[in-house]
Amino acid sequence: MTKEQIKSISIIGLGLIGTSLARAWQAAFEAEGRKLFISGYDNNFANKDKKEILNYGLNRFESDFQYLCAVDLVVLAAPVQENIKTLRKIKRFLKPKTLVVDASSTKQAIMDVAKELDVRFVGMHPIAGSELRGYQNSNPDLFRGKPVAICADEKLLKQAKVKDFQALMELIGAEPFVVDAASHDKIFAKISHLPQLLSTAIVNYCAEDLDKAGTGLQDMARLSGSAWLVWQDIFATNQTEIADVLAAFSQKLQSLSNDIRAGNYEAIEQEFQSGNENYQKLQKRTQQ
Ligand SMILES: O=C(O)C(=O)C[C@]1(C(=O)O)C=C[C@@H](O)C=C1
Repeated sequence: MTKEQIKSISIIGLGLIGTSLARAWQAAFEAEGRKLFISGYDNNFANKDKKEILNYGLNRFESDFQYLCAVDLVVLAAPVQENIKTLRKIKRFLKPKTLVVDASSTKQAIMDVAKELDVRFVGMHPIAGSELRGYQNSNPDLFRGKPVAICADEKLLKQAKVKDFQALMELIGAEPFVVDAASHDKIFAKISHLPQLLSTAIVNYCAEDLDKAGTGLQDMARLSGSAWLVWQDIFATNQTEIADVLAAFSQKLQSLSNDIRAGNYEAIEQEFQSGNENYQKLQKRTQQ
């Protein structure tokens, strides 16, 4: 294990994800009696937030990027297009040995920019979140038992510092898996971006009768509380994959509609049986 490679971290974007990472790492290091220095930056912070954030795992709030030359790891934890802009801005402050990672939900667009800028970069996507936002809702256990996608070429994955970063994610209970950026964006269009859009669409489709709704709709609707600020960037950086998945899914809806209209209950029963089995698998995965 090469844990000593990373002793100072800077997190740019101090919302739910960035702050949850800071709190989780601080708690894990403290439990092991090790020291970790975490600084952070957020261009949306008022003076009161800059003070308050020091109670949320941060050792120091920074007001510019000068300090980045002194840290081992930089984490970009804002919405993806913001992260891309930040990457371009911070490039001149980074030392060649500095490792930069992001925590965005799409990987190809930011990985392309990192390559163009020749930054030592690992794309990360923790499959963890909440419909709630802001550092006030951060949770040091957010990543426990959750998968985390890691995108980097094989050469980089062998480097001690990159291994150390993966160990840092494991330290806070996350379960890293390696995937290439294109496959990542295709898979997550289906298993993350589609559910978000369906949740939003269903709550709007049912808007007139929400006063009569029970927990069934409530369960489907949780993601409709998600922040547009985050999701507009996801849609803008994964347009084709998401549009393709929506088109394929609408065919599935059309076929269900046809089966119901025709009274083709065998087909629907088959769908239910698969649904029951797949739900059990998902439960096992998410309740580990
Ligand atoms: O459960 C939530 O509120 C989420 O944010 C979920 C979810 C997901 O699809 O699993 C959504 C997007 C993020 O990139 C990671 C997690």
